[in-house]
Amino acid sequence: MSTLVSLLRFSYSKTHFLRVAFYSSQPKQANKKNLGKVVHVAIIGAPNSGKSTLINNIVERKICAASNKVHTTTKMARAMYFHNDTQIIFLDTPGVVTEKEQKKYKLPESIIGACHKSLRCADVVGVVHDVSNRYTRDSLHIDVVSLLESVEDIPSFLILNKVDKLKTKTQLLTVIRNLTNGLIAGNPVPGVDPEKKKFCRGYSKFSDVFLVSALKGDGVSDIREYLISNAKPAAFHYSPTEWTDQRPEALIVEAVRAKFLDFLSQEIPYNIKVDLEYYEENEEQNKITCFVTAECPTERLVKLVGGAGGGRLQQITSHVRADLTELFKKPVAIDIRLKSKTKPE
Ligand SMILES: Nc1nc2c(ncn2[C@@H]2O[C@H](COP(=O)(O)OP(=O)(O)OP(=O)(O)O)[C@@H](O)[C@H]2O)c(=O)[nH]1
Repeated sequence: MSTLVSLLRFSYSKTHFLRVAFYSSQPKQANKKNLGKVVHVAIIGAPNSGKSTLINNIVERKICAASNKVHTTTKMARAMYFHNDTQIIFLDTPGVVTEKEQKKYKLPESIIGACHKSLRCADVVGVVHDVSNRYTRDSLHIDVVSLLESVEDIPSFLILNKVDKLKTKTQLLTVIRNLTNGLIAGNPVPGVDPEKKKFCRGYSKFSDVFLVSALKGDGVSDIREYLISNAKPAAFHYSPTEWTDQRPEALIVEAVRAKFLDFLSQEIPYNIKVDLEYYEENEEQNKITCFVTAECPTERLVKLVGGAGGGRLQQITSHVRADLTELFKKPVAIDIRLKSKTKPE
């Protein structure tokens, strides 16, 4: 795989612009004297393409909630990675959706605008594209292309993800040709396909293409090295001990939501409201204790979500506990209780 990756990469010749980062809120412990190299990377792409999984793999910590269902990420979150004097600040974003889709599927409003917000903060944009889906692998989502066109001065690179799911790698050259409008591996192909309203062919200004499996980690170190080499001298925006801008309370809620999405079918998990009722970090004992409630629309769903004898809830809780222990690097005692929005039927 690594040979294929290096063969298919081509060198980046344009100048990287260092943009002044715009933040809606100030970083907690910005250390203006601490000079190093910094790069802000917005990661965008279609829902479920593997954006959060990729960031987690690069930063070596499960900061961004990921699941097997679409729209696990509903707002922008930062994940930081330090290497010697370099700070990479990832901006994880929800999968691109149109306003119509947001309303139709009753998605949080934060989904709309999160990508634009991330692009305002970015020095470079990484587009994650799922090559395992044969219906969409040859075209970029038209909203992704619109976003890229709205910030043409920011360099962008293409990440072809889930290559582990392909039986043969031969079709990858065609995919690359199509997604880069023939810039790489072939003759130019027409830009927009007017017949397909949602998808267009590709984008011709990608500076690099990476082939990765975010899940298995194949090719991921190439992206890390590429970003480190593109960081520019600047004061650190976060101290080396900070690995996200998210509060622990929010990380816990997102981790629980993600596991409900993984374990439950169809629409059920999207209708569960997760709330953190209690949170305590005991520094002496180096331990976190928390209590979460998950409100289901009906009593019938409480039973269904809990599973026979509460077995499924126990399974979900133990997976959440393992993820949070890995995330915070300390033991996490968590209790999840189900409750119903309506009275028992
Ligand atoms: N086989 C395989 N699965 C992957 C890979 N990367 C991600 N996945 C899976 O794809 C699913 C979606 O991954 P996420 O990281 O949540 O995707 P996302 O783009 O952040 O999703 P949204 O929240 O909808 O924007 C999860 O089940 C991942 O395990 C990969 O390289 N190979």
